[in-house]
Amino acid sequence: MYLHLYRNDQDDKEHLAMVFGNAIASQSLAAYRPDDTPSSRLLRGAGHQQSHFFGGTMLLGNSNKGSVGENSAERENLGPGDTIPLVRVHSECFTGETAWSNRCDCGDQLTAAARLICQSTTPHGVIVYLRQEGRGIGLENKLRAYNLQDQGADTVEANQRLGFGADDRTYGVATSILCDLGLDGETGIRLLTNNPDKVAGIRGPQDQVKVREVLTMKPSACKGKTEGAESLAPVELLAYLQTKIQKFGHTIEL
Ligand SMILES: Nc1nc2c(ncn2[C@@H]2O[C@H](COP(=O)(O)OP(=O)(O)OP(=O)(O)O)[C@@H](O)[C@H]2O)c(=O)[nH]1
Repeated sequence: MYLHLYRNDQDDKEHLAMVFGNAIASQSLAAYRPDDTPSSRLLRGAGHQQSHFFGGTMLLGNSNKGSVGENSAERENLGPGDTIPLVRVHSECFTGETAWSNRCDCGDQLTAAARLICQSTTPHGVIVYLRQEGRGIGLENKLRAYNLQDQGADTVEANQRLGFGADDRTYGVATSILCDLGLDGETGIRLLTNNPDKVAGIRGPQDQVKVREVLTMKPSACKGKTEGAESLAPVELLAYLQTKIQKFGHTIEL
């Protein structure tokens, strides 16, 4: 895996691209510069052996062909013929990824994305990790929002009570990173997400990034529920997902 660090002129954050496989490379960061030293190159990225622990159990849900609107059957594995790069654009979530919170599926999604990309015989994909903690409101405000959720607000109402939008994220930086990684060609990408706003945002205003297929992700906690039976998923997680379905139009069936 190669890890690229992107600085940008739109926010003061350092966003990351975790590149799997040798076929994808940053055009700007990997390019030779006459004044390059080993340490200056180091600041622009580094390679490492990826962990063998990709034990996430996220399922792929419905597969919606982005450009033609078809649905295909649910499937757990991507076939060997899937040569279009698999992409996850993921927003930072300290609580879900590092502190194992039950209130969201972010940690599960991050691990599952890596596992899914590595499932192919030749891994070919990227996780763009955007520093957009709390849907853009930052960790401190997200913790305030948690406390409002404990008083009965859903995740959208909590943001709004704090004076923020329901979702303050934009995806221009992600689009630029994908273009820099050479993923703006006709081949396009397959995007792992349940979020229709994210799909539209990543395509960009001129449809720079061609999203050929949208693969939804179902949390492992929601796996194996039989029709009519109660879900075994934590109540907080179900409430979080239901709010995303109802208020953001997320395309996931619980
Ligand atoms: N404000 C707020 N943000 C949250 C809460 N729970 C998780 N988040 C943030 O929500 C964002 C989730 O990001 P993603 O998983 O990339 O995206 P998504 O919009 O859920 O869409 P998917 O691609 O389907 O996962 C992260 O920035 C989390 O930090 C919450 O209770 N309140």
